[in-house]
Amino acid sequence: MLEGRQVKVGILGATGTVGQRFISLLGSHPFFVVHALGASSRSAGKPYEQAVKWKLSTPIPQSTRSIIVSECKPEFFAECAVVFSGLDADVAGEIELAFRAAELAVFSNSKNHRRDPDVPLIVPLVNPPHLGIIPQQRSLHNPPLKKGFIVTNANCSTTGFVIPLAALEKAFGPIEACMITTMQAISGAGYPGVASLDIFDNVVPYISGEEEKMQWEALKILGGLTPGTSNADGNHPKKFDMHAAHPLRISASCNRVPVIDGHTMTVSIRFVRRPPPSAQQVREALAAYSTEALVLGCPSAPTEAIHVHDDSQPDRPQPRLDREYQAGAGVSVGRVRECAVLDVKFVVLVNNVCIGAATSSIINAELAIAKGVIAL
Ligand SMILES: NC(=O)C1=CN([C@@H]2O[C@H](COP(=O)(O)OP(=O)(O)OC[C@H]3O[C@@H](n4cnc5c(N)ncnc54)[C@H](OP(=O)(O)O)[C@@H]3O)[C@@H](O)[C@H]2O)C=CC1
Ligand SMILES: N[C@@H](CC(=O)OP(=O)(O)O)C(=O)O
Repeated sequence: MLEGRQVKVGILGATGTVGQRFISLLGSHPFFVVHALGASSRSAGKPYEQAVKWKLSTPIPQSTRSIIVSECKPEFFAECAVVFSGLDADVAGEIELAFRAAELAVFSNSKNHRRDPDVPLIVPLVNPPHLGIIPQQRSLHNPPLKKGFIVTNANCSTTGFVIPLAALEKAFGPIEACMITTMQAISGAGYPGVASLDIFDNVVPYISGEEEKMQWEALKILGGLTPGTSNADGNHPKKFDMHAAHPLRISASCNRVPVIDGHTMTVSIRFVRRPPPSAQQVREALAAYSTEALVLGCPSAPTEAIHVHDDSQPDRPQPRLDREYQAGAGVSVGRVRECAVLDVKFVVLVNNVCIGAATSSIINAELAIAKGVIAL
């Protein structure tokens, strides 16, 4: 894909937890080249290496160290074909709208625009066809846009469980109920995040807004993008059907645990299909799941979207052992077994800062290029 080409990209929120992952991942990207960095006025005007409190064990890529951080204003990013956003949600909404209005292509990690009716919520290993809403998003903007748009990726915990759910719906048809309990890493709360005295030797059984996000985001991601009812102009604007054909009930319970990176979750599901598939059939379907991102040659897509630990590894996945597999770009599933209440249950591990955040945005941008949504 794009052999020999260089595509200039910008990063908003470049100094944050997600921003640092962008910098690290893009340091070795085959065609994205970091060109502009944005953060708050506290950081603006400083070389990146002075502005950031770098928290990764790998060094800041040489090519990024001396880039001067700017304020998050579109004029500083005008040359960027792609703008990644890891902005604090308190400011992401307005800033991302301003970037879109300035004809920039924004790939956001923040929650602000996920519910917008013309903004796709894309987990790149699940629903790339939802990029099909972009022409409508551009045309409904006032004034209509030629190049600008916003694509969001999902909450990190949502990302973790919708990937196996998508694989199972592909193999066995709709799922009707899903119960999830999460054990979420501290890095999910950004930096400095949860106070050490609150999280050491402890579990905090509440993450504000997280359960609600998991419950509705999954419906937008796993549902279809269909022509809506006719409007006054006789057009049929597309809309996300929120899994309407087969109502999917989801109940999530979210907990913060003393792990640095990697959200672990236990998932139990009930299929519409009776009799349901066996645990062995579920294991095989998860392992066989292939993605459009891989088929289209997206360089950041994992070869194995879902790595399945079999019965010889009954104590996996674990965050410390499994979060860096494939640079955190896939998910790991283990302990697939029958459930005495619903049909099947298993454990999922998602690297919250990689496929749960920065890696998803990067693959989404690769998909947008592969599908011609961004014309270079
Ligand atoms: N951490 C995770 O696992 C995940 C996070 N997300 C989402 O991604 C986004 C970023 O999260 P995270 O990296 O954890 O957050 P951090 O708090 O670590 O970083 C926030 C970033 O936003 C910048 N910022 C803050 N205020 C302003 C402002 N007024 N103007 C411009 N820039 C500003 C900060 O710059 P400065 O350093 O100058 O203050 C920093 O670069 C959030 O919306 C979060 O919900 C999504 C999925 C997973
Ligand atoms: N709330 C998540 C991370 C996050 O920022 O989610 P969102 O992008 O949906 O606000 C966590 O704490 O692990």
